[in-house]
Amino acid sequence: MASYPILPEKLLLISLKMYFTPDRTLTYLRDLLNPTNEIVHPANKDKLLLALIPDFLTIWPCAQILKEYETNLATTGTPNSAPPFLLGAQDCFWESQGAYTGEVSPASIRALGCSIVELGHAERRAIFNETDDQTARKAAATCAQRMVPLVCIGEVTAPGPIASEAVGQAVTECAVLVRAVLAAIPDDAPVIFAYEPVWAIGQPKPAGVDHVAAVVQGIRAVIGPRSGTARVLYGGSAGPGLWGTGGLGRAVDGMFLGRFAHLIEGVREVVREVEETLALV
Ligand SMILES: O=C(CO)COP(=O)(O)O
Repeated sequence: MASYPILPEKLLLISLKMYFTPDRTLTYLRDLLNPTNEIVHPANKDKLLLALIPDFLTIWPCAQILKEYETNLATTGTPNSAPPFLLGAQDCFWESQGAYTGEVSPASIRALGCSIVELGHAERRAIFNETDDQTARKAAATCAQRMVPLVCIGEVTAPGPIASEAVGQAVTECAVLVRAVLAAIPDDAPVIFAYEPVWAIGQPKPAGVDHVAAVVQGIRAVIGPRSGTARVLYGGSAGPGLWGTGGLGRAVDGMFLGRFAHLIEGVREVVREVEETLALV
């Protein structure tokens, strides 16, 4: 039986949602991997993982590009085989095969080269009425294929004037899906929770650092001890300037990037900010 991917201490994940054409996605991936653009640093692979989550249709050509990149790393003598870059899918079905028109099998996603499956994003919940139970079943199906579920959690209502109440409310809302997912997956399966306050997605600015730090602390307490790795990321208008001094670096295990990663300059800035804090550890 294949083993689960190993998650390093920091993760930067990028979802392209449905923003890019296929051509733009492939150019973007090539640019991320191109050494002259100085974004992916194989030397940091044990500490920082980047992953791209394109739309379903471009997973296969992205996997081909990634294979080429890994072969080049191997032939140029870069030590160790595991790449500092993984591919993910934006959703999956909870069954792996059968009469499920229009759905995408987690087994196929795995076969095409993905290691991560994003689940329960706020947009899927709001537009397609996805439920906690469905997300938990999809997480179990993802783990059965030895991939990592990337489960999106986050409160719907923006914080009111009393900070502690807002934090308590947010943790209570997030805890329902956290518990459902943890009950559905094996204890030793790695899992990523992306804390994405729904009110902070698609906005000009992310949620405040203090709010995120306090909610993430509460989410970690809900997760509690388990044998598999659990990482908690922040997403929701995340971008350059959020990680470093006084920022989120102290509170979360990484970020889940959307629009502010559409230009590779933005990704480069975020990677540099994370690498600077890694150097301090
Ligand atoms: O939903 C997100 C990532 O899944 C965040 O998207 P934006 O950063 O574009 O708000």
